[in-house]
Amino acid sequence: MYTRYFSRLLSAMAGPRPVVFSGPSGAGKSTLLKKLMNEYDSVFGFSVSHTTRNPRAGEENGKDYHYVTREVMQAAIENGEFIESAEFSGNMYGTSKAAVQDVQAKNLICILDIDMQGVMKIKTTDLRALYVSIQPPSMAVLEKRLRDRKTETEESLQKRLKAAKKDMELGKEPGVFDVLIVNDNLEDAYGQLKLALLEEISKVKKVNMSS
Ligand SMILES: Nc1nc2c(ncn2[C@@H]2O[C@H](COP(=O)(O)OP(=O)(O)O)[C@@H](O)[C@H]2O)c(=O)[nH]1
Ligand SMILES: Nc1ncnc2c1ncn2[C@@H]1O[C@H](COP(=O)(O)OP(=O)(O)O)[C@@H](O)[C@H]1O
Repeated sequence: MYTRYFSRLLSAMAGPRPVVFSGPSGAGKSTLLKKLMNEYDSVFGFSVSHTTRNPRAGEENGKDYHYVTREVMQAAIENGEFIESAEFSGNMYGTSKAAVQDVQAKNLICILDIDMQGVMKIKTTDLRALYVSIQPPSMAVLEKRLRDRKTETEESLQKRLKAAKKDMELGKEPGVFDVLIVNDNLEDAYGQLKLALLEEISKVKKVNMSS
């Protein structure tokens, strides 16, 4: 009984578990995350990554990403400011320590949207994250969604599709992800996502209401 009490106490003290989202580019991670953050804005906080890619129409510096040059990012990594960083489709991406700390300081569930290299790195840290894989119904659907999104050149589209094939295989390996969601119908996928996070959401709501 005491063991259970102390383990609960310890986990409450450590704050809510971060949630790591991964899956092929175009699977619908941003779409699902935006829905989640809109509905539960006092529960979740987004870990704003750094990237060297150019902002897309509608993206905001400091909200979607911190847009930086390769030189600036490299220097910050060498200075020990990042938890993880990776090269994806010709650009650098990375999670700074500050990005996660900013969210955790507000006692919110920290959401990370990162590629498979990032997932493997975060698994070696003490972040105790919950890992959610968002997958498309098929490669054909993924390609259509990426083309319809109209954000990529033919070259970056091909790079994303190549990475997606690898991602989809790795994502299916047992033990990597706690939750796997196939984003076919958006509302169904969102329902599954909320169900998977229900316990963590209610924990945060309870703690934040009593403080
Ligand atoms: N390792 C790592 N991957 C990231 C990070 N931020 C974003 N990514 C991943 O980089 C990939 C490309 O992201 P982005 O350029 O926004 O394109 P999109 O996924 O097609 O919308 C996605 O798989 C993201 O999950 C990060 O901080 N670290
Ligand atoms: N369930 C869905 N059905 C149809 N289109 C979708 C669905 N989910 C996302 N999309 C669309 O597919 C494209 C890729 O989604 P996005 O959220 O940008 O993916 P990711 O963040 O994983 O790269 C977007 O244009 C988005 O509006």
